[in-house]
Amino acid sequence: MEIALEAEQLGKRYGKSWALRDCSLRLPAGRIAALVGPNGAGKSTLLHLAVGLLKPDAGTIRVFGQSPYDNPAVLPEIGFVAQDTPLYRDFTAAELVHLGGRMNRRWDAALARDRLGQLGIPPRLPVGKLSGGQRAQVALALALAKRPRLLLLDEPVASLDPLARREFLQSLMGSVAESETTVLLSSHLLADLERTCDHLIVLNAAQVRLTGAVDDLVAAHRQLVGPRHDGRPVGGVAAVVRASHTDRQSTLLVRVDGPVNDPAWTVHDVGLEDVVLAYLADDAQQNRHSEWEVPA
Ligand SMILES: Nc1ncnc2c1ncn2[C@@H]1O[C@H](COP(=O)(O)OP(=O)(O)OP(=O)(O)O)[C@@H](O)[C@H]1O
Repeated sequence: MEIALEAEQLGKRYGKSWALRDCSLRLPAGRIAALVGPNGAGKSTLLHLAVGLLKPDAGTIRVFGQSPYDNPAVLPEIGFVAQDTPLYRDFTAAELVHLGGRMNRRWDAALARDRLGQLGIPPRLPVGKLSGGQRAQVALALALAKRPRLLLLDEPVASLDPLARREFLQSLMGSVAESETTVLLSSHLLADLERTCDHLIVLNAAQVRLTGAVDDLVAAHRQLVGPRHDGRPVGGVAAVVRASHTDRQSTLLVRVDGPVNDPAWTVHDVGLEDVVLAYLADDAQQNRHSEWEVPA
């Protein structure tokens, strides 16, 4: 199995604060991966490390086996669309497609023009005058024209309305399915990602909380509802990720390592969103920032 992106004990620090710490993950080639986490979790930092814009302070990150910071030779393999899709706003889409051809050795201008034509993007209007959704599509078309093997997208749909979001993600999936591109895209919109992605990386407070193939992660978790839980182990449960209780009842989101046959518990399947929220909620409880507490 070819690995598109691999990090081992990766760390990046700003001053004394770690934006990313002890980050280890492997993204197999051909996957569409969601990078999920709350504001400040370290998502952009990871993407900037993956495209060689930042140098790791600890550990390693490799794209198709090469360090992107030390080996610029791997950069043509990587397409990157930064947050807020920065583009030269005075240039038209047609000019940007032309410019891309001057700046990249491998450049599929016809692909970009076809995409933008199909989407009805006006070629002769400065991109600063396009809508946010149209600009996002221009940035994606330019990134795809590079024919990257790894495409990194930092919150590509944040500024789009629900319909534009769905169209954007559908067109992204169509394009990458044809070209077998590996995609890593960060977003806060879990429902969108559940439809689009087959791999998941959850970051919180600079650390990887959960990563793997979506199907495996969903299959490995269940919701249990039963009498108030006293903490005793339940057969088949490897870990309780999140627990909520009323006086008489407990609801547990658990990771399982076998069938849960205890008749005291009703077992429900869970969706990806339930799993992600359980891991993030668990962290949120532990990571409340003491600096914001009012002194006594
Ligand atoms: N240039 C910088 N200088 C100092 N601190 C930074 C810098 N860039 C990021 N950070 C800090 O690193 C941490 C991770 O930031 P990052 O932008 O990677 O998070 P994120 O998950 O992408 O957040 P968001 O969802 O809000 O975009 C944050 O605490 C942030 O304040």
